[in-house]
Amino acid sequence: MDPTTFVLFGATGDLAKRKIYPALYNLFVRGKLPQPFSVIGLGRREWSDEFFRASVEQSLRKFSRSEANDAGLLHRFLQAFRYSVLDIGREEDYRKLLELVERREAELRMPPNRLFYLSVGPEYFETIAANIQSSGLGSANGWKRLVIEKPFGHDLASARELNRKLSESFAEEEIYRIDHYLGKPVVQRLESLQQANPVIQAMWTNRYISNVQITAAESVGVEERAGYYDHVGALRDMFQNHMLQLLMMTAIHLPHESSPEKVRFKKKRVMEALLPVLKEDVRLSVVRGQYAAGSIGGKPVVGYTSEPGIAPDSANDTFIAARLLIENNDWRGVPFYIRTGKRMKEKSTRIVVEFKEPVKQAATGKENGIAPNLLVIEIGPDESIKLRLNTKDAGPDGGFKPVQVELFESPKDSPEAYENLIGDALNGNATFFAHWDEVELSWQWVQPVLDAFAENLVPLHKYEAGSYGPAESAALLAQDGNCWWFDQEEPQSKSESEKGERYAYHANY
Ligand SMILES: NC(=O)C1=CN([C@@H]2O[C@H](COP(=O)(O)OP(=O)(O)OC[C@H]3O[C@@H](n4cnc5c(N)ncnc54)[C@H](OP(=O)(O)O)[C@@H]3O)[C@@H](O)[C@H]2O)C=CC1
Ligand SMILES: O=C1O[C@H](COP(=O)(O)O)[C@@H](O)[C@H](O)[C@H]1O
Repeated sequence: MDPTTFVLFGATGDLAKRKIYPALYNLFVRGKLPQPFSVIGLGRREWSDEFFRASVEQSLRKFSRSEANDAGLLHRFLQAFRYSVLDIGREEDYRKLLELVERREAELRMPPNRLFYLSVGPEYFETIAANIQSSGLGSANGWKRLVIEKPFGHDLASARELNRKLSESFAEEEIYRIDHYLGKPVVQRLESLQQANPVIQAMWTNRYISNVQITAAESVGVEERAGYYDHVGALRDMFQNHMLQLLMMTAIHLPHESSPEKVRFKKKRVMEALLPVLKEDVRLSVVRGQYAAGSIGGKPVVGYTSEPGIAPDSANDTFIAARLLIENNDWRGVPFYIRTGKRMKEKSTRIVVEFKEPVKQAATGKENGIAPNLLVIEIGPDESIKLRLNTKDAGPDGGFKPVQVELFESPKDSPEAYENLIGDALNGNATFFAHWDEVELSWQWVQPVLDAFAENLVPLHKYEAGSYGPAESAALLAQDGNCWWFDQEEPQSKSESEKGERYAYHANY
């Protein structure tokens, strides 16, 4: 790994404390930081180097998974940290920054490889990128990389404009767009799941797969982010980025030998094949919801419009469910159902691949207990990949029962998403960052949905906090004869007898 200067805009902010410093420390503890390594933190606050280091140390004690009480280790880690006051709009501050960066590079005898991490609001991205270029920070004789946080644009037009501006200062291969779902350990394993298992690879088509369900349910509400969330909603906050990335990662087919370029090319192909939805038809395949009062874990919680900072008449979406279709030879006819929402029954991010049921038809006689084979990919908070198969009890009257094959269970110290992603960015590996093509194609799919919401063409369904979302979400799948797996409520599709079977299967789970 090349010696690197890590220039952090927003070093005094929440994300830096909660995610970035713990990730850097974990990388350091695992011996995965480059040597030498220099960190320059930036913010408007008039902090000294010592105050900055104390603040980083405090955040490690609070948020790091690695023990931060080895004084020697901590001291060596913090040695790398310097702070400089910088107002994003003030050009002279960038010149001062350049002097500091160069001084540290000389002290540490390191080449000018610079990673600029923008942990600030998106309204600052363009200005920072332009100032990096004009100040000379970005034109030294080493590499430069720009890591940016979401959101990338507010809609298709603003995303395109932002990309145009950034590309005046950074080439596409220098831009690392963070989508922290791509850093989650299980998501990073999807690639090798196919590559290492020809059986799964062979079955990864519409010939064997009935439908795919991608859920990111959260039990938290809007928390302290009313100002941000009420302008964004579940569609922009989760669906346009994380959920569509999960769809791409699930739908790609990878050759045995894959490279970052191949992965991204295949993801782009998936997005290009996604059947566009017309604004007038959005309501047929998209369900929009907003939580009402209810209870979570036995405690009463208020509805969205009673949350502090939310307008009492807000029509913002806190829940989305959608059916998407991929028009290519591999996936034609296989619905991909996606749902995400706040204040749902439990925190759970998972992908369920439901296989078709030829097995069921082939099994003669008793069908009692038979359920479709499933591949269940738990992304968080549990991390595992399990394949559910059916087996038959011995003896003439034996019924079928599900068994599960564990393909992956996360080790206790599996790295956190930010650790994976920052490590990759330092290594120059862009596989798990969102390429502009993917971002643009995602916004392209989402734009008619945004338009339909804005024109109120899609009803806003209230759902009780602590539920699995509005009933219309289950009805969306029921139209195709499907139901969401692992919801504890009774599935609302298929015949009564099949419901019974599925219920039994859930109970056995
Ligand atoms: N917090 C989170 O969990 C997540 C955040 N994000 C994204 O990360 C980014 C940062 O979020 P977060 O840390 O929560 O935000 P905060 O509001 O906590 O921090 C903002 C940071 O930006 C700095 N800043 C703001 N204005 C200026 C300015 N004019 N000049 C210099 N520095 C400035 C602040 O420094 P100072 O006050 O010292 O000037 C502060 O360090 C946002 O884009 C957010 O959307 C993404 C995912 C999750
Ligand atoms: O990006 C975001 O993600 C979180 C959920 O992330 P997870 O890793 O806990 O699943 C979400 O709460 C937040 O609203 C959104 O901005």
